[in-house]
Amino acid sequence: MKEVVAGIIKKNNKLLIARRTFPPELKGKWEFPGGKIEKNETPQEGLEREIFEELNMRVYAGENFMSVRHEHSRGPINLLFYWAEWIEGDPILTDHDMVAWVDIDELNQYDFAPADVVVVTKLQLISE
Ligand SMILES: Nc1nc2c([nH]c(=O)n2[C@H]2C[C@H](O)[C@@H](COP(=O)(O)OP(=O)(O)OP(=O)(O)O)O2)c(=O)[nH]1
Repeated sequence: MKEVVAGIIKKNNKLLIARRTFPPELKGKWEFPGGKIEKNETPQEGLEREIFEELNMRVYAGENFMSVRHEHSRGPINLLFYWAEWIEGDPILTDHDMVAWVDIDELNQYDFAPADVVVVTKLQLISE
């Protein structure tokens, strides 16, 4: 099964979210940035690499927050959400068309990818 790692990236109590431009069914949906884990890399290594490739930003990947199995049109994927700490760099957009640093209680104002809705709900529960 395809394994994808996504980062809940923190900087000064704000979290980074990004808006997708592809595929068509996810265009315009917000997500926690990340990407596919390659062979021979840990989820944390994959996350640090993807964030640098996609956003030109350095992060330190920490603990697992939760995992979500999702049926995509192109087959099942396992999404691994990890906490991460921002280290350096302002995001430079390559794959996304917008990013935002938001408070946890603002997350529900954004239209997230279907697989991420449960993650937003859990984040809001733990922050109460
Ligand atoms: N990164 C990320 N992907 C997500 C999230 N929610 C969600 O359904 N996805 C899906 C969308 C894609 O089908 C898949 C991730 O693929 P991707 O396109 O971001 O990964 P990638 O950069 O490695 O892909 P590629 O184009 O290089 O093959 O996971 C999320 O919060 N973050």
